[in-house]
Amino acid sequence: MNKNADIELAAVSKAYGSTLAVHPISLKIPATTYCCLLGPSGCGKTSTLRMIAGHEAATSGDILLGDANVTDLPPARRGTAMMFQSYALFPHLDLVDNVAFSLKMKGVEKAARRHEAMEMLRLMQLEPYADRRPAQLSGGQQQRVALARALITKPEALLLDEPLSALDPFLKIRMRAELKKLQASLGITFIHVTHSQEEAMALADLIVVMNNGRIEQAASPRVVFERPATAFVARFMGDHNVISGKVVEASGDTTVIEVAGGGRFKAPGGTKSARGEPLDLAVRTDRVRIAGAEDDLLGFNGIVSNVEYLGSTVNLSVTGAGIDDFTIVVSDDAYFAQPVKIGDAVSLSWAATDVIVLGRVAG
Ligand SMILES: Nc1ncnc2c1ncn2[C@@H]1O[C@H](COP(=O)(O)OP(=O)(O)OP(=O)(O)O)[C@@H](O)[C@H]1O
Repeated sequence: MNKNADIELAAVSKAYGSTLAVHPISLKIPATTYCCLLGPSGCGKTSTLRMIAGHEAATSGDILLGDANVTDLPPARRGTAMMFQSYALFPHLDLVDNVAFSLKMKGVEKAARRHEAMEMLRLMQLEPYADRRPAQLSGGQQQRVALARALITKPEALLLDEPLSALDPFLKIRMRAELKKLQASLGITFIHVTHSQEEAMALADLIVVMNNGRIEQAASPRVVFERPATAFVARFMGDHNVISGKVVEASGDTTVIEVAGGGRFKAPGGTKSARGEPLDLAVRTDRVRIAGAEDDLLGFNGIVSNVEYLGSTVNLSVTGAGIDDFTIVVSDDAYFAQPVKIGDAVSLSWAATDVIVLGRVAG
């Protein structure tokens, strides 16, 4: 594989019997990117990762690493290495032999492979434990052994399947920072499967949000959060209210949708949606204010259905015409300056520029 090669999926799909786990997806991951494949259980992210690794054959499409078409190459000849969720360490081998294992398979002689394994253990700050077995290590240390074992082949891309899921919450955050540092210092592509939006936001240069075997959006964390492409992305990333309705007015500069309960919501014009078509809008929970109806603001009137005090912020749930559970996050200062309680009538408003018009994924 070429040094610092881009990875490209061209209409890659995966079927298990009659189940289409991954619809034809196309994606370009530029060299040296930290990419997170993000989505709920069963959305096809592990299948996608395993196809890139070569542990699963693609049903159709091509996988390119740089100029090379690797679709039919075995895992060891792709220039990628995979770190498994369970770490898959050999319990009866010490750390040096665990890390040196792939070099042994390649026929590298013992002294040379042990030397390289020690180098990798040093990189992972595991040198003092070199003659221990995996069971004599903490979860975080086992993970670093698994990383060392994957990196000893000097891959151009490291593929990680839920690498942090076995760790407790505190260690998860520490190892997350270590992964990011490691990727930056190695200067290679990482593709990391996770179902945690927080993990993806913290780590990724490129987040690929998957749902039902399709890519809903592939963009930087900031774009995915600030401009979610679809209702699924807005809901999955959290901190957004999604309002679904039918277009009742579609003039040049304004679009109005009506939700099932009769409430009407305004969106900027130019949405390309015609009257009668379904349309989803999103508004961030922290962009909504409790206010009187000001002219340039949009919003609705509702009843407070829940108040959650969370310390620095307060979450309010509001129910309105056809809107069951609209969430507002206000700072504690703002809340206590103008407190509300369950059952109060409130008028909610937000700026027109804070309305995000959501698209739909074909299929
Ligand atoms: N070997 C298999 N045989 C049959 N179906 C499979 C197989 N592996 C995965 N699937 C199905 O393909 C779909 C996608 O699975 P995949 O493991 O890629 O999803 P995922 O997003 O990684 O989920 P998770 O987070 O639970 O691991 C699921 O519906 C799953 O049941």
